[in-house]
Amino acid sequence: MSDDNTPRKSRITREEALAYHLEPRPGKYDIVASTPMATQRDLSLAYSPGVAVPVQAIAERPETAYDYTVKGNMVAVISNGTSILGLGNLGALASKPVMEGKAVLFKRFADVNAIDIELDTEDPDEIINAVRLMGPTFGGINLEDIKAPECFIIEQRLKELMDIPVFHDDQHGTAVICAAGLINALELSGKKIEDVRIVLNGAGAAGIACLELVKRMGARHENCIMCDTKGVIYQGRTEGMNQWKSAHAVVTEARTLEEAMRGADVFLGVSAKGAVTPEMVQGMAENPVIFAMANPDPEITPEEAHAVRADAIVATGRSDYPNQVNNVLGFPYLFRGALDIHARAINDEMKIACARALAELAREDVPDEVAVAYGRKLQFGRDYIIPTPFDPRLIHVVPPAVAKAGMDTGVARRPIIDMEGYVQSLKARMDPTAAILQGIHARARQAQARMIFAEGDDPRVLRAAVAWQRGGMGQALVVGRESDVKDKLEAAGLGDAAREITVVNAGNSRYLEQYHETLYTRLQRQGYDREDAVKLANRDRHVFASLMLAHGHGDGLVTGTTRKNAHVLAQIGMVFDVTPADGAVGITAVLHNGRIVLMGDTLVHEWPEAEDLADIATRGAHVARGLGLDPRIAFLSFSNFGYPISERAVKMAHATEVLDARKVDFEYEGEMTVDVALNPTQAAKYPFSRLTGPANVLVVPARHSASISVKLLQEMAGATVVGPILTGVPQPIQICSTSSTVSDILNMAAIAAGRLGQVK
Ligand SMILES: NC(=O)C1=CN([C@@H]2O[C@H](COP(=O)(O)OP(=O)(O)OC[C@H]3O[C@@H](n4cnc5c(N)ncnc54)[C@H](OP(=O)(O)O)[C@@H]3O)[C@@H](O)[C@H]2O)C=CC1
Ligand SMILES: CC(=O)C(=O)O
Ligand SMILES: [Mg+2]
Repeated sequence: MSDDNTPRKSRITREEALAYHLEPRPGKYDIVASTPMATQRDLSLAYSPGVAVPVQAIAERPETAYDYTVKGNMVAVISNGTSILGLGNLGALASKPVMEGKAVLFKRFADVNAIDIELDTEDPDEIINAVRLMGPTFGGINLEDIKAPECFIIEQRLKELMDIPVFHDDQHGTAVICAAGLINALELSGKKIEDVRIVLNGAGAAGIACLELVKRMGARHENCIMCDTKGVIYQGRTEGMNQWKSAHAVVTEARTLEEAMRGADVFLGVSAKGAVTPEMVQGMAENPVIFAMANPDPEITPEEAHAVRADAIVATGRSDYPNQVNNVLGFPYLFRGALDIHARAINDEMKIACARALAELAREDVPDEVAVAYGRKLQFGRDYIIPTPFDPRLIHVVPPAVAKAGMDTGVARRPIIDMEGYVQSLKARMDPTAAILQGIHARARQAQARMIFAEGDDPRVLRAAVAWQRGGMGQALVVGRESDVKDKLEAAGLGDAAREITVVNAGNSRYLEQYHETLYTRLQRQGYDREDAVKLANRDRHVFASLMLAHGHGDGLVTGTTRKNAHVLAQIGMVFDVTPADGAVGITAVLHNGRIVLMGDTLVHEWPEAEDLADIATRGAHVARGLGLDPRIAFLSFSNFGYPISERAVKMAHATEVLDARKVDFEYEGEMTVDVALNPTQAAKYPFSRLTGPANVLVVPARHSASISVKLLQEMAGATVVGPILTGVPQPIQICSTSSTVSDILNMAAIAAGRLGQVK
């Protein structure tokens, strides 16, 4: 967290942006089957002849398409690329990354399936016809980045023609978030919407819709002035006009934006970068509200606005300033609520309900996890008038408000009867794994650790180190030779990063003699003479990096991508106590299909006995708590509670007795099979079990079974694997594997920085 309470800006480079889109596969999403498709029987059900049955059912009763197909959870994101963000008309194909991104946001934030469709035409009639014809496929249509005034014609006509929601997000999504922010900004400035003078700059898709919604919420027509590239839209103006602009023309003497802004209470900008000057802001009324929402750069930056008006309440479209007005706060939840009532439309009442729900949420106490994710304390006030996009409450607060408004206004085909049940189902709907990874990174960002990347000879490590430094996570200290690091960065297209990261080695370290002394002192009674210690410190990067950490010349250490775990652990052991006897344990997090399980010991104990297994469970519980989970430990075997009897299973049962004697404060049970541990139906056969739900920490009998299980899940199921997290040691050290990707290395660095594995 920064002391001045402003979020730290992270710089994203062109290379990073391109690599993000290129890897691991081109683009940003895949489509996965949700039904089994393995056997001849599956094939007969999914396709011919079985599929004929739902076909006939839908032909007889069209509304059953919501039951037998993906229609009810499927949205089309449609653009022709004529107004891409604030970049202008770059065509249909160039808009595809934005539309794919939007599809992924639908999924990430509201579990709505969405696909992008780019239409290569600027003719409104062609777009209308194409979209109308694809109506049967979708539960809703999200239009995006289509320029005004064509967007108004297209949306209006499609609304008339189609029986599903048609929603142009740049218009209404923006308007809804802007309205939510305005409700709260006016509350804070002590003004009423009926009284305020509003100036809106940008009479396009977003601008017209914002002003319309603000007027529907009580702003008076004669108090609102709209401007475009030609200045004020006054009654009688003829140049650059259209019917949508005319509807907002007013009688006024003002002709320029500057004149319009004199004495205004509110400025809303959806125009272009730099359209507002400090002088314009200076002349506004007391406690001015300034929403500079142009993307990617605002009309005026918060710094510039605050420099001339300390009393201003400022919002922008950007995530790196407080008060982000971005439609990502709206469209996922508006569509979630609309889809869940099989809505025919998204109407004004649903939009206003969404705006009010968002405004109210911002006034509530903010959960700690949200504050951590955002990197600063959030409390309703001038710097926090709108919830942040990563607020986990949005999914269960906003869609019910939208659905209820839809039901009250008669657009629901299937009203929700049990609202409380609906709220619970929304809570369960979201994949907790994304939030967990995000939490790890947020804590790391807050720590601003100097991270030692020991293997500067590996291009993956170098890319991770650059991402660490440029991503605002802290300082990257790379152990390697300067010329080699430079060459490898050049080869990775990151040549200019050589100046940004810090390269450290035995040749340029000021502390080498201290390191030699430390190592010699530690190893002299293990048969090492001074010369051996000097060579080891100078030549072995794992040992050198460990010495840096031991001397406080870095805050955390990541290594293990170039050599096998056992070797790396042994080298680190030259400097630190990391043996089983020292309490070290490896815990691996496996994330898949919305579930997370921790598995141990995946690193340190080769063949643990009952006491060791109890230690592993305790370390697993510690990591689980660090990730925000309530630990439930299962000691695994091939038998359940004593049957069949075997020596290997007995030690697992004994581990529970060791924990009984230790009186630990977490749930544990065993021995049991993995299905009993994870599947409630199987678990129900053992009603005496002390676990109150599926296990989330699995203690396995030995390291080989741990390794086999984790790698099987990774290879066969495509699970995300984080770890092994080295825990039980007093230092923030994490060991990657030789197959680690750049993201894996970054995850491990974030775990080290967040000190997730460390004993207190
Ligand atoms: N924060 C958010 O969530 C969102 C932000 N936006 C941003 O809003 C902006 C507009 O988007 P959108 O409405 O879709 O685009 P449109 O192309 O539909 O409209 C743009 C409008 O802005 C006007 N304009 C452009 N430059 C200036 C200027 N320097 N001074 C005054 N008016 C200007 C144009 O005037 P004229 O009519 O004279 O050509 C036009 O009326 C973009 O920057 C976009 O990124 C959009 C949606 C959501
Ligand atoms: C956020 C968005 O939709 C835009 O800037 O166009
Ligand atoms: Mg847009």
